[in-house]
Amino acid sequence: MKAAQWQTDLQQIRQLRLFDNVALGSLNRLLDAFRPCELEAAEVLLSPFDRNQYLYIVVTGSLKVYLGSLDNQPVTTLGPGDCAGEISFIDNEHPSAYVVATEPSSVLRLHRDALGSLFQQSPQMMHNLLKVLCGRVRQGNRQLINSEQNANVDKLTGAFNRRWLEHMFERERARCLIDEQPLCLLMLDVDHFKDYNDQHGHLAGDYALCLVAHTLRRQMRARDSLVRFGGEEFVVLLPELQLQQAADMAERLRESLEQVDSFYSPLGAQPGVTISLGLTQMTVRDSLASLIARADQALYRAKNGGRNRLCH
Ligand SMILES: Nc1nc2c(ncn2[C@@H]2O[C@H](COP(=O)(O)OP(=O)(O)OP(=O)(O)O)[C@@H](O)[C@H]2O)c(=O)[nH]1
Repeated sequence: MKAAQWQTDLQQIRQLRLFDNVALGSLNRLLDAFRPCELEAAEVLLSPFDRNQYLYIVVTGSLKVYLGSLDNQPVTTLGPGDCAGEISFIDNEHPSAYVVATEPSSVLRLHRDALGSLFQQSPQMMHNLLKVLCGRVRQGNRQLINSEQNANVDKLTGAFNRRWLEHMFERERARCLIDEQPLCLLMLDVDHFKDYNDQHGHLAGDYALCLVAHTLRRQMRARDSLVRFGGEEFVVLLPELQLQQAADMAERLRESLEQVDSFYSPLGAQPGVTISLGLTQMTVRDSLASLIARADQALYRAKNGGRNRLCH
């Protein structure tokens, strides 16, 4: 990073978030404490391995923020007016992220020694800095929520995954037992899927799995949950349905796929698939494992019985 010559343009400076509503009179004094610097493209401004003493404000150019490793996708891009390093600047710990210039950029930097006197001079700037920090906390929370949601969802089909099933089953089980409501579990498996992959290719197989998830979800109630249990196997949790009602629903799911002769995918028209299904109803003594084992036995009977059918 190189020190730069700085032509103070107060109009431009007043656009920066940190100086928002700072009185013009105190702005000149505040700016004395900031040093302009230039960054080259790809220059690392902050790294979790290097202690940071500065608060940076981006004036021109752009910088990307990476969590964990520079090989990860950037979590955000900083542009003119954005701050970098504010957390480590305040708590004097190592930065929590990498910040890298994506193009030649200029920044204003403030050494942490100036922190106390600056805040005395401008409570407004302190207020602005707190707002920047609140923005970071909210961004962190959003990322946490997104990563939690992604951790529960199968990327290919958008169905929930097994991790989610283990978590959700305990809640549904408790709720249904307390409310004295039934809970059914349906296990289903695409028929002859190995042959389908062999004939049409693995990618076509992937699209067929998306078709299955999409078709099933359209038939299900909001409170039912579709889980990709593994490979070409899905589980559906059906709360508040007696076994016969759940069997009617399962039969509708089976028919809805049977009726799809062909569907359109990015590869062009593809033949549909059929499914076999095994259904069981929870008893008070059931765990997820015992319920799945029983549904799996019913599914096995459906496969042996000729496929494209339901057993319970
Ligand atoms: N395209 C694709 N194929 C998958 C995926 N996961 C599992 N498979 C394939 O699914 C096939 C399952 O084959 P099998 O377990 O032999 O069962 P099947 O051919 O469906 O036969 P039945 O279940 O007896 O009707 C295997 O060839 C797996 O490679 C996936 O995500 N995408």
